[in-house]
Amino acid sequence: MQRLLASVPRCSNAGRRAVVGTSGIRSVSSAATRTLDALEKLKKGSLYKEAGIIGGEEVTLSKTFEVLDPATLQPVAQVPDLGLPELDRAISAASTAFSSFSTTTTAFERAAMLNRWHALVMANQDELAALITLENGKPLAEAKGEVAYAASFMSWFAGEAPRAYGDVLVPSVAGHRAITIKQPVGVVGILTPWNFPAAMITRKTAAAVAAGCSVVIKPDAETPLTAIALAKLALEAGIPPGVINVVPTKSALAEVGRTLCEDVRLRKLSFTGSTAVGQLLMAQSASSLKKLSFELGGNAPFIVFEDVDIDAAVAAAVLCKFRGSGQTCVCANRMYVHASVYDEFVQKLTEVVKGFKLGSGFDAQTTHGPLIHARAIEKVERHVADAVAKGARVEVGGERASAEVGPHFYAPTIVSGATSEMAVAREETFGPLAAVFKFETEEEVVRQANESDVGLASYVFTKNIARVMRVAEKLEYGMVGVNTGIISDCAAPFGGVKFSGFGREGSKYGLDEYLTVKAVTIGGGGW
Ligand SMILES: NC(=O)c1ccc[n+]([C@@H]2O[C@H](COP(=O)([O-])OP(=O)(O)OC[C@H]3O[C@@H](n4cnc5c(N)ncnc54)[C@H](O)[C@@H]3O)[C@@H](O)[C@H]2O)c1
Ligand SMILES: O=CCCC(=O)O
Repeated sequence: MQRLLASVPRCSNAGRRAVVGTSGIRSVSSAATRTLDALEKLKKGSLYKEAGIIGGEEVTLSKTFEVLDPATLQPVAQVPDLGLPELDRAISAASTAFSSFSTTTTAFERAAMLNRWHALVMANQDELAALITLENGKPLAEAKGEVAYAASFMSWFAGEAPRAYGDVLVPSVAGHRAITIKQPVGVVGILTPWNFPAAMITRKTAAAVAAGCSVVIKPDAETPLTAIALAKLALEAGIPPGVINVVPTKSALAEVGRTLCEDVRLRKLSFTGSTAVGQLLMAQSASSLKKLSFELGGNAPFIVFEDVDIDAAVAAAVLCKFRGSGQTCVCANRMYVHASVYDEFVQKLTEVVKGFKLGSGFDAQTTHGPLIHARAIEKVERHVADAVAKGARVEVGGERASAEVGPHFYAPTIVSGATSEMAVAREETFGPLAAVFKFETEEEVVRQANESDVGLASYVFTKNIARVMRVAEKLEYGMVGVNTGIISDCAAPFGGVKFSGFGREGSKYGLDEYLTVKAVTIGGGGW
C-alpha cells in the first residue's frame, strides 16, 4: 500500500468541478482521491489479489507489472509478470484437472458449481464492480451492470450443461446402429481484452466448465485483477483446483500467446480482441490444428429510417455508441440517418451528449469514463482530424478533454456530414466518436453498411416489418439489432462474419464451441 501511495500523483485541485473544452461537457476532478479510497476499501476485502492462479494456488513472482487506473494513471496494483515456466505449470495443472473433471463430474454437478459461482459473484457484485472501475475506468454503475452480465453466463450455461444432447442416427449399413455423443474438447486457452474485464472471461469460461473442460486464461495486462478475483470465487464455489487457471503476463505476452497456440496439450483457443491479433493467433495455431473461436473487431452501422420515433432512436444511439466510452466491439461506428430526419436526429443526439459528465468512475455523477490507453486517444484524434479535413462538421466535442479531468479522456464527439471517404467509415474508432452519415434510399444504405471488411453488430430502426426482414437478411453481419441499441444477452448468439471472426458465444450455440461430436457406430447385429 505504501509503495502505491508513494507513487500517486496528487491532484492539486481535488474536489473542484471543471468545464471541459468548448463542448460544454462538465466533469469532476477529484479522481485521485476517489481511486485511493476505493483501493483502500478493496484491499480490506478478499477479492483484491496480486497473484496468478495455477492449480488452485496463488502464484507470485518478484518480477511484476504495474496496473494503472486509466482515469488518473495512478498505479493500483503490482501483478506478477508470469512467463513460460508458469504457463507450462498452468497447462499441466489444467491437463491434470481435465482428466478427472471431464470424466468424474456429471453435467448436473457442473451446473450446480456454475450456479454457486453465479451466487458468489452476485453476492460480491459491489467489490467486483469496484475492481472493474479501478482497472478499466468505466463508471461504477456500468461496472455493476457488467458484473450482472458476466454472472448471467454462469446461470445460462448451468442450464445448458445437461443439454449437450447427441443424436440417434439411421445408418445406411444394414445391421448397424449409430449414435452421436458430445464430449468436452479438452484444455482451452482463453485470451481476453480489457474492455469487459469480467464478461469476456465468463462468456467463455462458464461454457467451458459446463462442457467439462479446464481453462488457462491470459487476461489483458491492463485488467488482470478482475480475472483473478473471478477465479478465486470459482474455487470458493467448488470448481476444482486446476480447472480455472489465470496467467497474468505483460513482458512475455508474445511468447505466452504463441505457446497457447502451439502447445498440443491445449485443444482449443478462444480469443476476443483485434482482428490483427486474431490473424496472428490463427497463423500460430496452424501447427497444432486446435479448434478456434475468434470474436474480433467490428464497424457497426446504425441505420435510422424516416418512419421511427426519433427520440427513441436517439436514446438507443446514445447507449449503443457511448457505452464504455465507445470501447465495445458492438458500439455503433457509422450512424446512417435518413435525409428527412437527419437534422432532427443530429440536434437531439447533440443535446444529450452535451449533458455527459466525464470523470472518475468512482464519482456517482460521472456518466462516462476514460479511454484505456494513449493509443486509444490517438486513434479518436486521427479519425476526428481526418473527418474534419474531409468536410465533416463537429457538433460537439472534437478534442481531448481538459487536462484537469485526466490524461486519458476524449470529449464525447459528434460529427455530421460524414462520408464514405473518411477513415471513420472504414475503421472502427473504438472511442467516443459518433459519425453521422446522410442517406436517401434503402438500397443505398444497405450497400454502404455492407462496404466493410468486418461484420459483427449492426442496427436498424424502422417500424416497417417488411423492411425489417429485408434489411436484416441483407446485412452482412453476425448480429442485427432492430429498434434497440443493446443486443448483448446471454441467451443470444454473439459473434461475427468476415474479418470479425467466427464462432458463437452465449446462447444454445455457445456450448458447442467447447464440445466435439463423436459418432459411435455399432455393428455385429444380433438385434
Ligand atoms: N472484440 C472486442 O471486444 C475487442 C476488445 C478489445 C479490443 N478490440 C479491438 O482491438 C483494437 C485495439 O485494442 P487494443 O489496443 O487492446 O488491441 P491489441 O490488438 O493490442 O490487443 C488486443 C488483445 O490481444 C492481446 N494480444 C496482443 N498481442 C498478442 C499476442 N502476440 N499474443 C496473444 N495475445 C495478444 C492483448 O493482450 C489484448 O488482450 C480495437 O480497435 C478493437 O478493434 C476488440
Ligand atoms: O466488446 C465486446 C463484447 C461486447 C458485449 O458483449 O456486449
